[in-house]
Amino acid sequence: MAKRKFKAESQKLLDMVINSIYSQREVFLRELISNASDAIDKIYYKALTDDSLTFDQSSYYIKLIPNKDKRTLTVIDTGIGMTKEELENNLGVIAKSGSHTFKSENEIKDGHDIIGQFGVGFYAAFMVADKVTVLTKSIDSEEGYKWVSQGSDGYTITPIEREEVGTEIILEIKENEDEENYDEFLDEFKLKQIVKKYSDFIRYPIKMDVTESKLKEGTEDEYEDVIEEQTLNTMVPIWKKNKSELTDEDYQNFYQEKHYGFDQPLRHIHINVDGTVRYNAILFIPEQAPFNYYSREYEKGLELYSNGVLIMEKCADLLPDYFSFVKGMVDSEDLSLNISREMLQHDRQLKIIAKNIHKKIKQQLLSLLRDDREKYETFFKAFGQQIKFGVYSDFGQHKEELQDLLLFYSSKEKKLVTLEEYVSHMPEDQKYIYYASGDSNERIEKLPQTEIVADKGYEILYFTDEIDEFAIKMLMKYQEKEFRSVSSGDLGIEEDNKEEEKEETESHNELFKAMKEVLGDKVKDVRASKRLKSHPVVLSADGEISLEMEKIINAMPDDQQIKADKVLEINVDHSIFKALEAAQGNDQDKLELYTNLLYNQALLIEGLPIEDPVAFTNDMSKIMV
Ligand SMILES: Nc1ncnc2c1ncn2[C@@H]1O[C@H](COP(=O)(O)OP(=O)(O)OP(=O)(O)O)[C@@H](O)[C@H]1O
Repeated sequence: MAKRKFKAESQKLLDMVINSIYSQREVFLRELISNASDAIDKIYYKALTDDSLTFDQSSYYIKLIPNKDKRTLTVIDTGIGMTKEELENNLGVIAKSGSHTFKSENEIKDGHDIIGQFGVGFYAAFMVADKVTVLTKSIDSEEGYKWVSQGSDGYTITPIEREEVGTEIILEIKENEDEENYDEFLDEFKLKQIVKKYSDFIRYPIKMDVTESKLKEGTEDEYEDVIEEQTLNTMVPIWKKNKSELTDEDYQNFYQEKHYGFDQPLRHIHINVDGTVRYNAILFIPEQAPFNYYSREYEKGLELYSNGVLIMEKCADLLPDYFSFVKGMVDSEDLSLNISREMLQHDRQLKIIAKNIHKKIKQQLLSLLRDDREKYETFFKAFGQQIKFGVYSDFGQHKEELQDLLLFYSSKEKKLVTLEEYVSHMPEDQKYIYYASGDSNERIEKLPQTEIVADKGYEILYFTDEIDEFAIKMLMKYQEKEFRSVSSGDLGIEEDNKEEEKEETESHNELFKAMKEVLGDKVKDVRASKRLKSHPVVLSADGEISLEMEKIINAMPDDQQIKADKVLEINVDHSIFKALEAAQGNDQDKLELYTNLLYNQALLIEGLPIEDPVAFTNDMSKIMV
């Protein structure tokens, strides 16, 4: 049986192309400019095999002419033009791409990649125009032609007199509608913006006559409108330039031009990869966190270009959350775009690029840490929390990748240290990596819990960010050394005194039992402390939830309330202890008073709220009189 061809309802098809492919109207200009650039590239290719032709890059350009009076926008190119047959095949058949055919027939040379592939971009013009006229003359034709269409009712082609080779596309811009402003496509400023956004790196100049108000010659305050032809695009993308030709200033200028931030980036990373997936990237590590960085409004992502044409402003898939501060762009010729160029067909290439980029960012951060500590600390001040979130999130999946990027304040060094530095300072008999949590370094320094560890000469890491303890709990160990809070039950110190302590605890058991009865379920236990020297009392916590974690979780806006298993530790060598012993059995009121006071004092030291401040001040007054 003879196979029959599918028929398409061309009117509906065109309607679909015009109304369903692109989410933003302004991309019509990107499509027309890309076609113009392809048309010039085709002359370049033709010149490679045709001796009668020379390709002098400087004589090729694209020009935009907005005309508010006539409501037209004209896009001119000095490219290869179209024959009558090409007009019929390429602009008369939807989804027929002359450029795609050209690409498969010619060996594409680096730097002159043809952009068009789907055969639909041109029709995007009908998103903003009621009528489109194409005037063209092919390099291979003596005659010029005019193609006219109002969209759905088809098109006409008529011969015209035309001298120059190339194409001129005249869009009759639609009238404004209630919610649609088409005037902006006749506005010089808006057109400039669209070109900058999508077509900045088209390699031929995109020109436009721009009206600018300038000081009148010979006057001091008289201005006049001057029309000047300007080139709107940068043309040669910095990422295609040779790294050795670029200075730090070039990268900084690029950072500023692209509005990646108002700060000076701390580092740039310039990547050219010619592997399974070819891509170029310029990434920046900013100096300051944007004002909304630690909020939901912040959107991570890198600009994604395909052959120098912007595809996505913020491609989130290129950056993991823990490196969400990185700014910059990626350009690849190997992306499989979908028809709208707003998405990718599949993300295999993107995954390879992303993986590669993660590695490079980490390398750069480590090298910054090694070579320029001051800058790294600036970076860590701005984005350290994000790295710590990275250690904690996804069930600690990335902790190993990130652990060497962490910095914490050290009690001994009095500055920020890495975990590697900490471990390298550890004396042989030190079992654990010690840390203490609190609101500030100054407050932690004064915590009674730190006394015994500090006295032993061990270094303590100060945790002042809310995320710190959570991240460390996820990390568990660094170089086989476990983390241990100075408030934890077993500090791995005082092995020698264990027997003595046990006896001591037993002999005071009765007193502690009585104190526990006074406090009820406010504490899990009352014990003799192993960590106190000069202070009479301290609170610690048994189990996984520390006092700091209780504070943080309970301060969160949701109603989740948790309780650490608090232990009231008493310094049995302190004279207060004698007073407690004296009260026990003789004066129950006094024992209650002292116990409550000591408990509340311990809460205060920890920065935890006192449950009943009035009762506390009454107790204080009682001992004064
Ligand atoms: N300015 C131009 N000069 C020469 N030929 C052009 C021009 N504009 C369009 N064409 C021809 O018309 C064809 C169809 O253009 P269209 O923009 O619809 O699709 P495309 O550029 O091939 O693919 P895509 O949809 O991926 O942009 C092109 O492939 C090209 O052959």
